[in-house]
Amino acid sequence: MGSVQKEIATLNSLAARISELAAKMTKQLEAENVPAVTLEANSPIKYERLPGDVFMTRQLLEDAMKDLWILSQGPSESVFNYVHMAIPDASALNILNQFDFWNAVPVDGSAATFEQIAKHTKLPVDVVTRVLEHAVTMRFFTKPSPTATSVRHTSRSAALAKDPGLSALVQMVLDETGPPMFLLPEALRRFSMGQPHLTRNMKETAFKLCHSGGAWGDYENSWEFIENDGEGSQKGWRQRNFVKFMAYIKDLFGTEGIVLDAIDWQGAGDVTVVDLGGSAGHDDAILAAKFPNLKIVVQDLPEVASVFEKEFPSNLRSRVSFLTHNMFDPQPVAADIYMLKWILHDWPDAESVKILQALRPALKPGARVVFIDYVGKQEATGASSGAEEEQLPRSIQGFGTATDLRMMALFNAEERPVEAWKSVFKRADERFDVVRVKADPLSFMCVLEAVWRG
Ligand SMILES: C[S@@+](CC[C@H](N)C(=O)[O-])C[C@H]1O[C@@H](n2cnc3c(N)ncnc32)[C@H](O)[C@@H]1O
Repeated sequence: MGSVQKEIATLNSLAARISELAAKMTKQLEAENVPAVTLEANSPIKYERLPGDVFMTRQLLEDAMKDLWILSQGPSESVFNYVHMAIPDASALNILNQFDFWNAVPVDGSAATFEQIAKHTKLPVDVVTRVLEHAVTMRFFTKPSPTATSVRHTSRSAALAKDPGLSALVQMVLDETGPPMFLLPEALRRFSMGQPHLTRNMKETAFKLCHSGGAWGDYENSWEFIENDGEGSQKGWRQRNFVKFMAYIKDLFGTEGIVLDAIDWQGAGDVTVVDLGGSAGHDDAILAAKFPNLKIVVQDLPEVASVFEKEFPSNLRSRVSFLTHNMFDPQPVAADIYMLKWILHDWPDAESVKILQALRPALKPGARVVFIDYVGKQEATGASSGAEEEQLPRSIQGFGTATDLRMMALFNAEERPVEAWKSVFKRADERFDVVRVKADPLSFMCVLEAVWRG
């Protein structure tokens, strides 16, 4: 946990703290044999395995660096510089990513000319030049000299060339959630200003405002958008990208352990599991490989089916199948266990309740719902509350609050504390007995198990 800083921070005190934290992190990485990264193209693309204590040092370092940044510029200019750069930075990255500048440049560290990159990206040379001129200021690519008309990879741009999952994340976060987030102030002005609470109506989301005709199409919610955007064989390209994004997130957040330990899968015996909204089954491949007693049905929207068919490991197909199913429709599979991972946090309470209620036609007494999701700020009582959470580095808190605002823009939903999740189950049906809840304030994840009393 970070120590509460009482003295008034100065340029020098922050620089000293950064120096101290950088030395500590270097030592910790060495002790854990984690290879160092550099800014060069041949650097490892990430720190492999960052143990909890090293992660915490890194986040404290980030907090201190951000404070130093503010003090180095002064309060006013730090604001000006932020707003001046934030959107062009995001836009440049979105262009680099969507037009695949990453693979236009060799990852071996050699250069590609602007002409060559224009050919690869199908963009005019003048556009390529201007985007790259900005990109190099962000350490995406580097120019051999200020007047050069070629670039080489840096470690940052090379990471995107080497890791399609990272590129899928950039696509999702910038291109699918960026435009609605920009319309959040307008949505709040129209639908929530003067009200006691944020509207929970999904027709009044920033997403809906953004997608009510025009360039961004007319869609009810972001799932409908990512399923249907695109013409002909391009239709569903955003959903196929989303599948990659989810698989990447699983690795990034190391959620494999959370799924494997969510319940005693082995002790459950020979059971059928439905993974509701299970994407293309990345969690199920891991579960099925580890637990031969499980038969799993992955359910998701139509555009996910082809990804499952193409990519799901063939050796597990006898026990894992895919069923196209809209989770608002009555559940067709009478399973022993239903897993909902990262599903309900995408919906306001009313829709979350409907999703749980749609399970009822298939539920037999004793059937279990294993719910794995984010938890927002904890209630200010109990062990993992208040004082302890206050001390988390701001950069960790910001991760959660950023997701929360994204949920606001897309769904008029929010990151909810454990108690709110419990009450969603109760509201769905009294016969859901919540028998176990485990929340981890560091990972923002919670596992809740409910048993259907029948
Ligand atoms: C945040 S992802 C979670 C994926 C997976 N459970 C995981 O944890 O990685 C939400 C999933 O819900 C699916 N989804 C959204 N609306 C749905 C609906 N109406 N019916 C079925 N699946 C839906 C999406 O396609 C997406 O795969």
